Amino acid sequence: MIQVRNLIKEFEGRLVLDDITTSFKKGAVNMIIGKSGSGKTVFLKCLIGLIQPSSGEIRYNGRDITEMRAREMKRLRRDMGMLFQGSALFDSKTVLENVMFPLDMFSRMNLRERKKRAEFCLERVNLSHAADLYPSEISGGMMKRAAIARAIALNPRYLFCDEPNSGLDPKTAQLIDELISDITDDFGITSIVVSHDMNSVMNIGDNIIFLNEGILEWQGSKDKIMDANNEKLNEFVFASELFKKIKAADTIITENNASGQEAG
Ligand SMILES: Nc1ncnc2c1ncn2[C@@H]1O[C@H](COP(=O)(O)OP(=O)(O)OP(=O)(O)O)[C@@H](O)[C@H]1O
Repeated sequence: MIQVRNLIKEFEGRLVLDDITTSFKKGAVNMIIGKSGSGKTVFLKCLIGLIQPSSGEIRYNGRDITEMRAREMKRLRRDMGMLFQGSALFDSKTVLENVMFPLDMFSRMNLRERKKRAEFCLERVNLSHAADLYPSEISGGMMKRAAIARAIALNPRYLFCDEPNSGLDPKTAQLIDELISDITDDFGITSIVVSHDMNSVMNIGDNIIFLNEGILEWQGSKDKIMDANNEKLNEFVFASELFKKIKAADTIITENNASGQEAG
């Protein structure tokens, strides 16, 4: 369980996260959404301990990471799978070697066990056939899948993803979204995904946290997002062309229903 209380982050006196209090849903896809510059990545980096907050608490099962000693933080990091923008695979390693890397670094498994675990993770993301290829020999979508396999290699409790489908075509983006959602369910992981893509939100978002200029403006499920009574959230949602069309279609249906009822 991750709980955040009164989180504030300032850079040289500039407030970037403004008193955020929230919690993330266990075993679900939690999405942090908002416009560019709203503080999503800074929030994510605070959650994984890469940025020290100015004040506030970030508790993992009751333990505040801002108070953890190096050894406890190291242990927690082993429970965190991370998927950053651009996949960040090692060019000089094959896909299999990339997935084995965290196991080589942090597990006590022998070589045969590490290879077996990496092969299992590659199979889970449907990439067994590319095990011996190098990143330069595979597509962007395959690189993301390899990065997901690597992120789950150590069997993490938490999966953090920053814009996991940026730079992908819509169909591949959807596949990556679905993979994150399936892995979250299959392995009981708590996923935290930063995104500004409304399609992703409606595809896989179980719990949605909307940031605007560093303020947590709204939190709820995707079923509530279209009808949310929050001006900033509405502006964000309906800035997307697709959602403008959905709203227009909804209005027509509602008006038709209303005039039908009046006529009847
Ligand atoms: N290390 C830093 N020093 C100073 N300011 C920073 C630093 N990191 C981020 N910021 C500022 O914090 C604000 C929020 O940045 P952040 O990257 O979290 O936004 P974002 O919502 O993730 O945007 P995007 O969707 O474009 O990635 C921005 O104004 C950014 O310039």
